Amino acid sequence: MDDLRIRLGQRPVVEGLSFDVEAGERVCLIGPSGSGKSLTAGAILGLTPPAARIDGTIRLNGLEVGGLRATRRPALARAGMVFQNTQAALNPLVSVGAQLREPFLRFHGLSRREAQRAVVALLGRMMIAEPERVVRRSPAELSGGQRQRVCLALALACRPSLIVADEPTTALDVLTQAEVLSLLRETTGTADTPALLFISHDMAAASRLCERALVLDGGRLVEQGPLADIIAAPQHRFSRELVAALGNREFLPASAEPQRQMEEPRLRAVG
Ligand SMILES: Nc1ncnc2c1ncn2[C@@H]1O[C@H](COP(=O)(O)OP(=O)(O)OP(=O)(O)O)[C@@H](O)[C@H]1O
Repeated sequence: MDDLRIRLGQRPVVEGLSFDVEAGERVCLIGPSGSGKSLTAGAILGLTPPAARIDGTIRLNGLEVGGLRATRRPALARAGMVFQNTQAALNPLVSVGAQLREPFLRFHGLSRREAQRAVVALLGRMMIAEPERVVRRSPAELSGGQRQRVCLALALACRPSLIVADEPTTALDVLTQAEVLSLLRETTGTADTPALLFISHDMAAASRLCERALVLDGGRLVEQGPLADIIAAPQHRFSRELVAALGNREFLPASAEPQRQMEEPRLRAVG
C-alpha cells in the first residue's frame, strides 16, 4: 500500500498510509476507535462504503486494486476476510456446508461429493467437533466461536494470499478468543499459508499472533516496527496506553507455541 488516502465526503479519514505485508507474514494494525482501521481494511478488500473516495496505490499479488470493488477484482487480487460480526458474514438461510462447498466447487473444480468431503475435513482442521453434523446446520444454530471458525474456514477455502481479520475475536468470550487466535496462528503466516493483517485494539492478542505492528492514529501511521520492540519501548501515546493496559498480563511472544484446544464441550451444549 502506498500513500492510501480515504475521504468520506469532504472529510479525510485516512491520510498517506504506506506499508507492506510480505508473503507469509503476520502483521497487526492497531489504533484507537475511529482511527481508520476498518476503512483501511475495507480499502484492501474492496468493501468501502459508497461515499468513500479512495486514492493511492493498493497492490495485492502485484495487481493494482486501489478503488476496485471486490466483485470486480480478479481472483488473484482478492483477500480473504474475517470480521467481528459473524452473523452478518454468513448467509443465514444457507446451511454451513453449502456455503463452504461453494469455493471448492467454484475455484477447485471438485465434484459435489469431493467438495463435501473437503468441507468436513476443513471443519475438522478448524477443531470443530462432529463436522458431519455441523455442515447441516444454519449459521444461527452455531455458537459465536463456531461461526468464527466457519468464517475462517470459508476464507481459507478460497486460498487467498492474504487474510484481513478485523477484530475477529472481540465478540467472543475469553476462552474462545484464545482458541480462535490459536487457529489463526496455525493457519496463516507461513510459506504455504496466507499472510495475515490482524486488526485489533488488543495488544495481548496481537502479541500472540504477530511479529510486526503498525499503529494508526487519526488516519495516519504513527509508529511501526517489531511488536516486541513496541511493547518494550512504545513511542506513541496510544501505543503507551495499550502497553500500559497489558499491566501484569504475561506477554506471550508470537514465537511461543500455543496449546490447541478442542471446543467439543461447547458444541455438545449447543447440539
Ligand atoms: N460508513 C461510514 N459513514 C460515515 N463515516 C464513517 C463510515 N465508516 C467509518 N466512518 C468514520 O470514519 C472514521 C474511521 O472509521 P473506522 O471504522 O475505519 O475506524 P476504526 O479505527 O476501525 O474504529 P473502531 O476501532 O471503532 O472500529 C470514523 O470517524 C468513522 O466514524
